[in-house]
Amino acid sequence: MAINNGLAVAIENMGFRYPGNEKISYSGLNLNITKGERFGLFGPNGAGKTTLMNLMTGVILADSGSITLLGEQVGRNKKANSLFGFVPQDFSFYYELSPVENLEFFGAWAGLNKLQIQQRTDELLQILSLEDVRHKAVGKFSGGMKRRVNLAIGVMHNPQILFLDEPTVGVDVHTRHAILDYLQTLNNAGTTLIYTSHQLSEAEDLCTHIAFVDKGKIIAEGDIDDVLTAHRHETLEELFINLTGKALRD
Ligand SMILES: Nc1ncnc2c1ncn2[C@@H]1O[C@H](COP(=O)(O)OP(=O)(O)OP(=O)(O)O)[C@@H](O)[C@H]1O
Repeated sequence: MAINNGLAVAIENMGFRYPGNEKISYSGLNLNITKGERFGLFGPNGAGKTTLMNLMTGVILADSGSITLLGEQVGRNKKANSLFGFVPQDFSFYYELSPVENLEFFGAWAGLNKLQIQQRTDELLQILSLEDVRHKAVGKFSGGMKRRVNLAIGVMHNPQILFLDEPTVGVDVHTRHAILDYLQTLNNAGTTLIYTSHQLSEAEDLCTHIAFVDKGKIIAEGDIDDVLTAHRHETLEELFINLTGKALRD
């Protein structure tokens, strides 16, 4: 039974290691994300952000400890899977299909009926300015249009929690604004956002709460203004350099 403690995500004493890879290992990790937050996860290349997101969404399973979404244990749990949407860094759609066909496929996979799929498709294509290309193969789209299709798939079933792994990478200013405006609208309607990005000035505008990860550890965490004040920095970029140094990581 789900525990209603106001938390969208609760990670308790979590341990994880890729077999044969010593570079990244999480051990005894604790992290709480409260419902309604716009939460940003930051760190250098290879710090373990995508790994942590994959653990939070049950794409990979922790070796020990517990991860719950709105009180539901992640992993092989249909209830937990219905609570969240995931917009991965790598495009998750079928290139040869149109936006309509992709949304039909992923909507059905998420358990929506035909009418719900049709209504939600029309709504999302309009919000994300994809109506004119609704029947064209996605593989021929610009980078910005592909990112918007990727986002539409992640929110098709109106999830309560939305995970986004670098949702604005490689897009122009117009698409960046369209995506961020839509994320803000979703959050205003109650969706908890959990996002990674290397665009720290963008994150300053979007996020209410942040965590920095490095080498499998959370090295700073909390309300964005409180974290900046505590570390005596004005920007996330200054804080990032201060916490993680200047050496290249990859
Ligand atoms: N499936 C896997 N098997 C083994 N090692 C992996 C696997 N996926 C990632 N890693 C390793 O885990 C470490 C963390 O990778 P991860 O992708 O989580 O970092 P990241 O913080 O998201 O990086 P980036 O900012 O570059 O996207 C890296 O050393 C990576 O090579």
